[in-house]
Amino acid sequence: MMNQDMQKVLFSEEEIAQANHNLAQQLMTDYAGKNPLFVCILKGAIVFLTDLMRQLPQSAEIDFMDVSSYNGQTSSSGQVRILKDLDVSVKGRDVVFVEDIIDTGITLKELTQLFKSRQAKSIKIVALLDKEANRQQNVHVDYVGLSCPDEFVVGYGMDYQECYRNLPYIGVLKPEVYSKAEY
Ligand SMILES: O=P(O)(O)OC[C@H]1O[C@H](OP(=O)(O)OP(=O)(O)O)[C@H](O)[C@@H]1O
Ligand code: HPA
Ligand SMILES: [Mg+2]
Repeated sequence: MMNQDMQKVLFSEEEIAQANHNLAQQLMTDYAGKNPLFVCILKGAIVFLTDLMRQLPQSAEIDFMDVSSYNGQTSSSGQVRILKDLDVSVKGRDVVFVEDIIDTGITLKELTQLFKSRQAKSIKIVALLDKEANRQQNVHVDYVGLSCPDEFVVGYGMDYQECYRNLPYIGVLKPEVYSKAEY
């Protein structure tokens, strides 16, 4: 059943599962015989990471960074705050950033630069959604699950004011949900 605040579903559970399967196949081929570190960018990417990692047949190392710039809103503040850093060193590691969405590119631009300075051996990005039309920073997404239209989306890990992350599909909220939140 669709959440009552949702205007439309953009990607169903089935479409997301198919995209995850395709991404896992590509990663499996490209990282065969390697020991990549999958870096999940909290909170949005948590649902994607847990689905994706269970499709990878070889053992996979994961770690987490908590990074925030939207502060629950629909547009980026432009300020990327690192709320939690990794537990392990990335020096000499093949790093794969796991993201729910690349939108303006501000988050991943900053993290890529940071990890270069930390001397990662290679840095790639896997993102379930790529909202290319809204890019402000030039970020190349190596593995894209689905192409996202230029709309603010929620569900499958993505939030508006910390809500809707639990929805198993991805969609667009009704306009009155935003007007209600204005004060
Ligand atoms: O390409 P960008 O414009 O930088 O946007 C992408 C980032 O924004 C969201 O995180 P957010 O700051 O909302 O934190 P959250 O994951 O905890 O919701 C999303 O999960 C990505 O990390
Ligand atoms: O469209 C979006 N939805 C939710 N979170 C986001 N963070 C960047 N873009 C988005
Ligand atoms: Mg958010």
